[in-house]
Amino acid sequence: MTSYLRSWLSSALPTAQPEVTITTHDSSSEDRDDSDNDTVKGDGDGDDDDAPPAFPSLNSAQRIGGTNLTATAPQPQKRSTNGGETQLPNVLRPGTDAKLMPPPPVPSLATRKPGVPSTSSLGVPGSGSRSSLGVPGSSLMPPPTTTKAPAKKSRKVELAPGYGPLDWGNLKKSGRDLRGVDSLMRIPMSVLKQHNKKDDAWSAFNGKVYNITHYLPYHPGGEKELLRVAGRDGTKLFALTHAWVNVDFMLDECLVGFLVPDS
Ligand code: HEM
Repeated sequence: MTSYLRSWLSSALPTAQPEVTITTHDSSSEDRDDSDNDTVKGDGDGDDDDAPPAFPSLNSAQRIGGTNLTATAPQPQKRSTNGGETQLPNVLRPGTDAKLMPPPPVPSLATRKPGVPSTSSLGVPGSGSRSSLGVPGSSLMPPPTTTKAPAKKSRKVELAPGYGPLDWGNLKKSGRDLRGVDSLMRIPMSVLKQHNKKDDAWSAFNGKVYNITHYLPYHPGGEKELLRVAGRDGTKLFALTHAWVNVDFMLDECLVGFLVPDS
């Protein structure tokens, strides 16, 4: 056997490889020394040929952290000499890790109801008290505002292609004359009333008079709604529908003057 392996190895390794040492064993010796890791085994009938590399590696931080370097090295093939007890890393040995945190208790999922947390197993503050936040059910439930349908249906209209909010912004920036007047004017109500047509619509909001003609097809509420205030003071109607809309910003390029009392 030994001579066969020696001839096989010498043919498999044609060039001289001085670092490889071929060791031979006395076939009668049952006492094999497996700790000789620095040489390639030549006896072929050993079990260590397929042994995995040491993990964690010998000089790694994991091993250095352990108390006994040799004891924590996993050597799965090696039998222990102390009474046949398998040598385990410290963390796996029973009784040695009293300082480790015990595993968390398994919550009894069977008794859980959807949306109702089990007392405090989730660690959510206030989850044990159902009315702690004044929300019926629990603090984990979505607020009722998101579970109910909106009270009012949107009255927004579908705008024609090319008439979206960005298009209006682009038109304002284009430099095109959207006012139709040369300079800002003092406008009495009698004058405002004359601009009440679709192709010539003025409207007053908070004392400022705007030419809304060009904005009509861009209005998300529709042309018809906006035309209701043509030739009128639209302040009240505007506030009733969408007080959050910034009319001064939206129509800044359409300002024609300021509403003044009739003389
Ligand atoms: C010229 C001034 C006005 C501007 C700049 C303007 C602008 C807007 C904007 C930006 C929206 C969309 C609001 C949103 O997305 O939340 C909107 C919606 C709407 N506007 Fe106006 N608006 C004006 C005047 C008016 C007036 C005077 C009326 C009523 C007569 C009106 C009726 C509506 C309606 C009904 C909607 C749909 C609201 C909804 O249900 O979502 N708007 N408007």
